[in-house]
Amino acid sequence: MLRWLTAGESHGPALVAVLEGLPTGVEVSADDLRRALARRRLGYGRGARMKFEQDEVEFLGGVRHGVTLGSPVAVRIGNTEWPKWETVMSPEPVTDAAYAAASDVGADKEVARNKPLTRPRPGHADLVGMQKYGHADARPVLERASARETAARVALGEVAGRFLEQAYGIRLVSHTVAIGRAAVAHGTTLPGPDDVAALDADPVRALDPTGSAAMVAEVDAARKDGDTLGGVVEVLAYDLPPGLGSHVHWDRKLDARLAAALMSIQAIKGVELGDGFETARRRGSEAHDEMDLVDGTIRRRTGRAGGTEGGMSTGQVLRVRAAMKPISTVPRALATVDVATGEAATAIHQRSDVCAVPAAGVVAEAMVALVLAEACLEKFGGDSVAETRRNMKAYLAAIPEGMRTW
Ligand SMILES: Cc1cc2nc3c(=O)[nH]c(=O)nc-3n(C[C@H](O)[C@H](O)[C@H](O)COP(=O)(O)O)c2cc1C
Ligand SMILES: C=C(O[C@@H]1CC(C(=O)O)=C[C@@H](OP(=O)(O)O)[C@H]1O)C(=O)O
Repeated sequence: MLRWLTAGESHGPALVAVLEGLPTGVEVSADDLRRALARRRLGYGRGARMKFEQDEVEFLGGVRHGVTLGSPVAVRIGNTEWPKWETVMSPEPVTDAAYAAASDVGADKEVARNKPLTRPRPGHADLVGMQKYGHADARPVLERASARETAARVALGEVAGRFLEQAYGIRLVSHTVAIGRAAVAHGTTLPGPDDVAALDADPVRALDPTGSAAMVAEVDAARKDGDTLGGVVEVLAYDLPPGLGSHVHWDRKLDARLAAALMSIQAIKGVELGDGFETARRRGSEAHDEMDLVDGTIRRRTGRAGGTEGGMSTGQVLRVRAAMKPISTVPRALATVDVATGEAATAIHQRSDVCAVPAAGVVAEAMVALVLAEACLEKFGGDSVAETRRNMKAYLAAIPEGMRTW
């Protein structure tokens, strides 16, 4: 069983993450993680913090000389902003005088770090978190709700991705499909795993130059108007074996597990497999992936279902999309209530991203990698990369020839 957990606040000393259940023999280094984390900071529309934040990453356990040991993999990602937050976010008690002195307002801030945040942002976790946990200040809520936490997910997702590739030859890629109303052209060729560098070099992580330029213009227009944007990202996984997940129970279905994992990402409000909602508008004769026997192999004519049938991978390209809502820290501040005074107010606005859709694609890729790694280990087991690979090969070899899709 693969399990994982993250901890840490956005402006705390560090994020930590633990991945347990990974076999021995996965080659992975802190540099691999650094590169993955750098990809998450990319994307046109990100805010000031991404320019100066350095992800200080190190393994604390589970890896020796660049290879996993089979023990829990533990990662620490230091927040380089910590010195500015040492008092306000101190794990140790601080004196009132020290707290009052920590009032430095950075050039990019309109709210002093030590001031209680009492004007909850519509769309963020502020108000409900205060109600639920009994806080008079939104700080303890937003610190953990913040998508800073996704850095920890990306670090673990990179480890999972290395495992998938080395054990089974599975490779992933993610890209941006739309930002606001701008989108890549319908029918644009799907990116493959060899396109990752080209995608990362594009300001919004798209391969279609016209669509990319339109998305950049959309971000510029929103920024000019003091507004924010969401969009749609897509993750593709290549060379999956058939049969990951299961049709037998709701929590074993691969599509359900992917949807939950993607929906758990901050600001993701919709998930679709393959053609998803578009499929609902089609007739059955145009909705499914018809099969032919070609040279002894069953081939599906299309990939409309996105690579799952009955909650199991079909062995085709897995294709899943996630819809991100616009950032809720809107510069043209939204109406709210100051819960300290009971008066009408405008919502907290500190520095913020205008659009984080390209980064969300990298996070979505990490989440898909973690779900697939878990599903592969559930199906094939094994305590080393060599053993689990052997198990997968034996499973594939046992599928009768007339039933093979490869
Ligand atoms: C990569 C990424 C960056 C984000 N950056 C911001 C941001 O700068 N400001 C903000 O208000 N929300 C940002 N969000 C979204 C919030 O974290 C999210 O809306 C909030 O935690 C409430 O959760 P919910 O939208 O899922 O309900 C970001 C989300 C992601 C995935
Ligand atoms: C720090 C990250 O994203 C943050 C996510 C976020 C939010 O509310 O989700 C708010 C912003 O944080 P801050 O208020 O400190 O500028 C983003 O920068 C990150 O992605 O590493």
